[in-house]
Amino acid sequence: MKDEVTSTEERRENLKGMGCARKRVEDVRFTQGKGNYVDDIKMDGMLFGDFVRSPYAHARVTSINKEAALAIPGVVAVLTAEDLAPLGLHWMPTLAGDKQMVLADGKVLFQGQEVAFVVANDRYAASDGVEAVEVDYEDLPVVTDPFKALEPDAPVLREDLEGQTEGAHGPRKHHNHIFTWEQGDEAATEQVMSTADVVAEEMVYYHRTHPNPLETCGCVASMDKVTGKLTLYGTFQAPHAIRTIVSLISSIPEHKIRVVSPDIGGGFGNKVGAYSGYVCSVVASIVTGKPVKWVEDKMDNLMSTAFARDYWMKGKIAATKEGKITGLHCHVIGDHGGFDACADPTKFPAGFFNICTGSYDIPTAYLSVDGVYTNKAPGGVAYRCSFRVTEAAYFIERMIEVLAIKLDMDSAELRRINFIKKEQFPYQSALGWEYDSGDYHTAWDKALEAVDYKALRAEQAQRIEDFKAGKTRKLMGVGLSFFTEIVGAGPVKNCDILGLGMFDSCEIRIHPTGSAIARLGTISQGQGHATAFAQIIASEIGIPADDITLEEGDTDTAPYGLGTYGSRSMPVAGAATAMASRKIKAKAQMIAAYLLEVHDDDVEFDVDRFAVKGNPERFKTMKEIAFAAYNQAIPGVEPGLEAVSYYDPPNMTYPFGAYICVMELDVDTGEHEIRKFYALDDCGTRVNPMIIEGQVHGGATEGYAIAMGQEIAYDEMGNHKTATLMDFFVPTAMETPTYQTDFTVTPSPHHPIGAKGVGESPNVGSVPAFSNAVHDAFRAFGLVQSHMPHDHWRVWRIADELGLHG
Ligand code: PCD
Ligand SMILES: [Cu+]
Repeated sequence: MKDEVTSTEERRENLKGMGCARKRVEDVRFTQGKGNYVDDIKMDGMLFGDFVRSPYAHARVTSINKEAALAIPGVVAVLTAEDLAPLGLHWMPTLAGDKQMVLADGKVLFQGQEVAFVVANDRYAASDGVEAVEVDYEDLPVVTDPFKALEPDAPVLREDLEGQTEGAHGPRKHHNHIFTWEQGDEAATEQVMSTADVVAEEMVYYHRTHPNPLETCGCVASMDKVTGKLTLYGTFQAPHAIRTIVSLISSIPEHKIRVVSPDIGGGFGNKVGAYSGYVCSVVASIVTGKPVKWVEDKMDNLMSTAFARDYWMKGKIAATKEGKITGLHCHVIGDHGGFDACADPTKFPAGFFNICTGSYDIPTAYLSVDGVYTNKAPGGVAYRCSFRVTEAAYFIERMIEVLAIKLDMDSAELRRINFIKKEQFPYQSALGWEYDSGDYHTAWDKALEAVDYKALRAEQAQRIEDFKAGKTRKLMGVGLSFFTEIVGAGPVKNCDILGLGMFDSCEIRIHPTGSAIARLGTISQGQGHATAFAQIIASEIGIPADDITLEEGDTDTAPYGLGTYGSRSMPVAGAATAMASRKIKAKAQMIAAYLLEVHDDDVEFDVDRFAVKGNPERFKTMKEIAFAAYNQAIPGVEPGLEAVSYYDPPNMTYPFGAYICVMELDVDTGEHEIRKFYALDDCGTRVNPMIIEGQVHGGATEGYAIAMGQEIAYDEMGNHKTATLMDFFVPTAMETPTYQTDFTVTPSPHHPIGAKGVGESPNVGSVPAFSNAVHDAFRAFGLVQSHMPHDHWRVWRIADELGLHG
């Protein structure tokens, strides 16, 4: 039985397990046009639905006339709130405990709001029908500024809530107020502020933006009248949750609903929530008896689906003269638009914003967040934000810079003296989290060394002199960012969505010939789950990753899980995958021992086999064991080889990283050039380094877009000014910086393989790095704070205001 062919190392390599830069198995299909997206789904007799949308940001809908639309050839039906009301479906619950109009019920609250749903034989007829629906509006005063929305005489936006003083998250202070969320010790923080050597105060605004995935949102609803079964294909980041929600609001029994997320062309949080299009397609399919497809165009997507950010963060940070931070105070006004449809865990109306003490050992802190209604689109948590962590990281990383200015200190040093120390983990933060692990000083030193920080500062000093001497019109900024993320929601004890605990799952079946299929409760939108999760199984049970099929997204087959967002797949489903693998391994051990005629304890695992302890020549490969599981009656062991794990993580994971951006700014044109972008990530155990690198490139490019130009902007009348790709900045290969990636590895102590999430980190970490670079370039000329996005015009204006244009 001696294995002459391969060494242990070769056997290990053959598995393509954890740590292997395995090529993404998905890409064979994607690069050959064989992806299967929602819009690729075609069914017999399928109809197409499209929305009549409001041109007004705030108006009363006085009448809707469908006649002309119904007369258009091909138009089959026109649904309005009146049609949905008898079914109780004209409003739907949001993930934030609010409710939202499915179709305009008497009024509209934002431009682009869904008013009527036209169903036709094809997309073109539907579009003609949309044009022909006559809607009469009576415009109402518009509020797009959340501060004005809170003034006593501000127009009442949500008339449905009038007089309601209790919201989903406690008392409401004003008719446009949604919730107040407080964390930390207010009195102690005030005390620190009033006695501190130094207090820096600043308003930090993280503007409204949008994840703008390549593929827009869409679905195909198909109600089979004979079986009573509803099949719903859609771009869902949480297919199981969608099934439960559909069941609860439609009262179709859950086993009669099958939700399928096929391939998804980027989610970025945009596809977590529930949209009117889903409800209307389901109703239209029930009414017409035919499958109904709804797929947004780009404008629909940019105008009406989950926006991101729009947080006004007022900060106060206190420190000693030497720069030791003693307290942090933060008050946020969160602009939620017309409905609070923020996709946060139920108990966290401001997401995990209370990670805003960042990577620093800040003993005392207080945070309060007020959610506000305005005449803008709902949403609020998408875009690689991991539940408002991006806003939190931006806030603290700006406040550190502001404090450094006040102390006249180098901000790299200010960070270093305030970092939580390695020996302080697990670290209890003042605002409530227990950070699992970290080694910030090591990462910071590595990063500063990699970019030769000292040399950069020397070069910058010279540049400032040259600028003052009239030798150059370009300034140089060094943007520093050190972030701590919180991902992997989350422990069922404090994280749920609409009552559904945020565990996740994996089911593995080993086939008799030793290959396998694994199904997860998560769903890839481009992250490469099929590649990476197979690698975990490969290492855990010794079957080559290439012999493992991975499936997600079909609720008829996949185990229940809460889906993919908030970088939770690796921390939660990844853990479930390891745990299910270990169950299989335990059974395999019993089978091996039986086959080798020794006691269970006398065999040990060796890469891809169980061998007799002290006698490695006597072994059974996993392949042999798999066959035996189906082929022999083994006393005390059930036939078959499969397992399922539902994993409830004991804590979140806390990835971190150090990002540094070196930027050149042209004072006269406002143009920028990214000279260098260095990104060090620590996501614990790295499963697939190539995927991680790709994630960092993607997320940092989004961060670049957000910091340097991308925004969702409205005028005072609530007109959406950036609803096309002509106005909404998306970087191309021309603008995208070149990234230098790096890493350290600090495993998560509570995760079975020590992995933390990474997908969201690069957005969280890069935005402050880009923004700080802009601020840093102007620091010597007196700039303290300026709002993103730092497009050419805004940069030019900073220079102008600082008097740099002569
Ligand atoms: N340590 C580690 C970690 C991780 N990993 C890998 O990496 C990735 C990621 O992961 P994660 O972090 O766990 O995450 P997920 O859960 O999976 O995912 C999610 C994310 O993801 C990101 N990325 C991406 N990519 C792509 N391509 N697409 C997309 O869409 C996207 N999105 C975005 C977002 S936004 Mo939210 O939703 O806002 O909340 S959240 C998010 C995968 O594949 C995994 O496996 C590895 O390897 N290792
Ligand atoms: Cu997020």
